[in-house]
Amino acid sequence: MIEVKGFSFTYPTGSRPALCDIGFEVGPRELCAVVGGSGAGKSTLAGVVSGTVPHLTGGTAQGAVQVNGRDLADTPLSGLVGEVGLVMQNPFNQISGARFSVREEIAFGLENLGVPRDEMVARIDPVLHDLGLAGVADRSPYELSGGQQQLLAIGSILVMRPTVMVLDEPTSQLDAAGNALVFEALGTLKEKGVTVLLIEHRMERLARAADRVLVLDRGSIVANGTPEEVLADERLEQWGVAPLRYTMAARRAAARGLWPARRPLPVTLDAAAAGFGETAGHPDRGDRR
Ligand SMILES: Nc1ncnc2c1ncn2[C@@H]1O[C@H](COP(=O)(O)OP(=O)(O)OP(=O)(O)O)[C@@H](O)[C@H]1O
Repeated sequence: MIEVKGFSFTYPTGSRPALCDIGFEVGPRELCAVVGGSGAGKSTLAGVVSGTVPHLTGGTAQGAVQVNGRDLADTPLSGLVGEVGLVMQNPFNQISGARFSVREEIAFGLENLGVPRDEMVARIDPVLHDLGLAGVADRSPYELSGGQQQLLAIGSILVMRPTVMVLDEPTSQLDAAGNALVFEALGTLKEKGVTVLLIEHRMERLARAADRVLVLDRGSIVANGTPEEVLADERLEQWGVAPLRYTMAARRAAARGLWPARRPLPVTLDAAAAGFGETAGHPDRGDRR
C-alpha cells in the first residue's frame, strides 16, 4: 500500500519544486500508471516511493510518504529491502555482472541478505516459473533478449518478496516482444498481491493494463482516475501526453456525429471497434462516409 499526502520535494539545486503538494493512494493488487510530459516529475516520484529521493539525492521535502504504514522519511533505505523494489529503464544496468546464470543472478540479492540456502531455492524456482524464465535458468544473463533481461531484473527484485514494486519506464529500451513480456509480468505481480506503480509512456499497453492512471504536470497531479476517464480527457495533450489514436479517431468521428452519443471515447482497440461497429449499424452511415 502506498499513501502519499501533501508531499512536495525540491532538489538541492532546484529552483522550483519537482513535486508540488501531491497526494494519492495505491492499494494491493492495484496497478497505478503515472504519465506526464518531459520534466513533469515522474522519475522523481518513482524515487520518492522507492525511498531513493530524498535519501540519496538530498533536497527538501514536506508532507508524508508511507509504504505499508511506514513513513519513508524515518526509514533508512536498507530498511526498505524486501518492502519496496525499484526496476529502472535499462535492465542491463540492473544485472550485477557478478553471476554466471539467470538462477544465480536471481539468488544474488538473497545471498547478500544472508537468506539460508534452502529458503533461497524455495524462493527462486517459483519466481523463474512465474516470469517464464525457467527454461533459461542456466543460461548467462547476457544471452537473454532485452525483454527477458528486464524480466530477470524484475525477478531479482520479486524474489525479495516486496509488497510494492515501482517500475520507471521498464519497457523504454525494449522491442514489441520485450514489451509484451514485461506487461505480462506486471499482471503476475498483481496476482501475487503486489502494489504496482508504473511510470510508462506506452499508452496502448497501459490503457489495457492499468487500474488507475495519474497524470503529472509540472510537479502536480492534474488527473487521477481510470484509464477511460483520464486518457480520453481532452486536456491530455495540454498536460504533455499524446492521446491514443483510438481516442483521437473517435473524437473526430464524434465531432461529425459518427460516434454513439452515450458511449465514452475509447482508449483501447476493443472499445474503439465496438463504438465504430455501433455507428456502422446506424442508418445514417452511408450518407456520412
Ligand atoms: N538530480 C536532479 N537535480 C536537480 N533537478 C532535477 C534532478 N532530477 C530531476 N530534476 C528536475 O526535476 C524536475 C522533474 O524531473 P523528472 O526527471 O522527475 O521528470 P520526468 O517526468 O521523469 O521527466 P522525463 O520524462 O524527461 O524523464 C525537472 O525539472 C528536472 O529538471
